Amino acid sequence: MSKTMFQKIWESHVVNEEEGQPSLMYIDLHLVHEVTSAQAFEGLRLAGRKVRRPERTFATVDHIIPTRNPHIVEDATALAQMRAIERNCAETGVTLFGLGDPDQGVVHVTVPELGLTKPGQLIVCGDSHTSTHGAFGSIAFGIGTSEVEHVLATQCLRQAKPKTMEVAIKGQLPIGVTAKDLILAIIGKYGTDFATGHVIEYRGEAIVGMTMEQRMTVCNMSIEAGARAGMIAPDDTTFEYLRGRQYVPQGAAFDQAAEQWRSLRTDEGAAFDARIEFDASSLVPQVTWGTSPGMGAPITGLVPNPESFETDNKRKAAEKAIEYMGIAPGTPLTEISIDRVFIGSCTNGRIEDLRAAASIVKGRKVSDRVQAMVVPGSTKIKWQAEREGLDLIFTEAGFEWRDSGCSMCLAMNPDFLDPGERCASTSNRNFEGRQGRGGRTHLVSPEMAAAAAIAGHFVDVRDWERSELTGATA
Ligand SMILES: CC(C)[C@H](C(=O)O)[C@@H](O)C(=O)O
Ligand code: SF4
Repeated sequence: MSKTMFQKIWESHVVNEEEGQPSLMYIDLHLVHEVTSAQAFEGLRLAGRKVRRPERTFATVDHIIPTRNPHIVEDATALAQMRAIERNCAETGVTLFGLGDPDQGVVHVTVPELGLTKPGQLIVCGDSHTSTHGAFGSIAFGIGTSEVEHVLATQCLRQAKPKTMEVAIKGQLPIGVTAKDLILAIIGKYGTDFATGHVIEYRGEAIVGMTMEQRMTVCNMSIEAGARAGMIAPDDTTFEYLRGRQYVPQGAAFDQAAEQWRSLRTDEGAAFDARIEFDASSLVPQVTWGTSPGMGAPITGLVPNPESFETDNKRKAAEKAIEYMGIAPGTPLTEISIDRVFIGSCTNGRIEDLRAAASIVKGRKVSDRVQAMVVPGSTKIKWQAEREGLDLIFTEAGFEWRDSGCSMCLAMNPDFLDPGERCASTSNRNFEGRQGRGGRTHLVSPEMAAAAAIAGHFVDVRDWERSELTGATA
């Protein structure tokens, strides 16, 4: 029988199944961060249990840390969370990519870079954007703290089997249009709940043509469509990205693994529970105008009139969002001025994102009205960018160049917006207060954020000239 990639991976991880019950699943890789793990470790300690497979568990600090050097954690709660994860990992033998470690970074950035994320795996983390790892052809989803405790104790998890959905992308992305624009536009068109209860498999030319960084951007935001996870079939692009990384098999063993990974792809004729189609070929760079990732429009468009929505609920939601955002219906998006720019996060804080932003910034200056910062997604990305001279491009233009962390993606650390401040952000959520109480977030691609930093308002980056960056690739 033909099977989807999801089915193949799911079935190979079932430990036990009983009629009408969630399946008991084996977890290959358990990722842990400081915000959602303390109680789980405490639960283990109280029950006198050990971490079942410390060698399959990896921890990071990313959410609460300051991105200015020296990293002085002043907030008492943050400090307690950091000390807790340090102690918990030291006591249980779990590897921690802590502050100052070369492998430190946002969990969904540094872990794939290390080669820990591999095709065919079942990966969990107490974090919703775990869906990012599905870009490698793995099933990867977020879990709650009590589940974190369960996985720590048993390396297994009870899970109801999700449904499958094919998101078929037709055509290629036009020049100047990015993976971020694609996923924002899909969520804009189909809503923030179209994939609820489903695991998405993204397919089609545009997806096959993407780099791993771009695929991770797409899968990262699956959760904003309500999906349990997002996946992309592993192919040569995946294998070339992984080859030689620290935690993958080396030499001939890698080629053998790659052959096996290749067989994970969805078989011809396999059935999905649901399917949507999206045409990428006429896509335009996107900007969100509201307080959900689905409230977006092409940069050539206007802030919508709430009256234009079909249902009462949508009209009310748009009204409320527009009021919070402090913008008037009918305003061209290019006339919205900004105060802050944040380039970073597990959506768009990777080396290619920084290169893309730098190609817009090079030789230009950040607008006087804007405070802009670049926060690499991992320490290694920071170093790589510095080897390529990207840091100088940014700092000469007036950007701040920070250390890696979640930073202004969410206001859990010293980087946040003041009330009323408006930010062009490359992150994934624009909820009320997400970047600080009263802060206003517009989600965009790294290129669009960079151009907005220079102009002081949103602009259509397709009109801008890019410089050729000739960074080393080592
Ligand atoms: C803090 C954490 C639990 C949260 C998540 O689950 O996604 C955060 O990473 C986020 O992006 O909102
Ligand atoms: S960068 Fe943002 S979305 Fe990603 S894990 Fe951190 S807080 Fe969550």
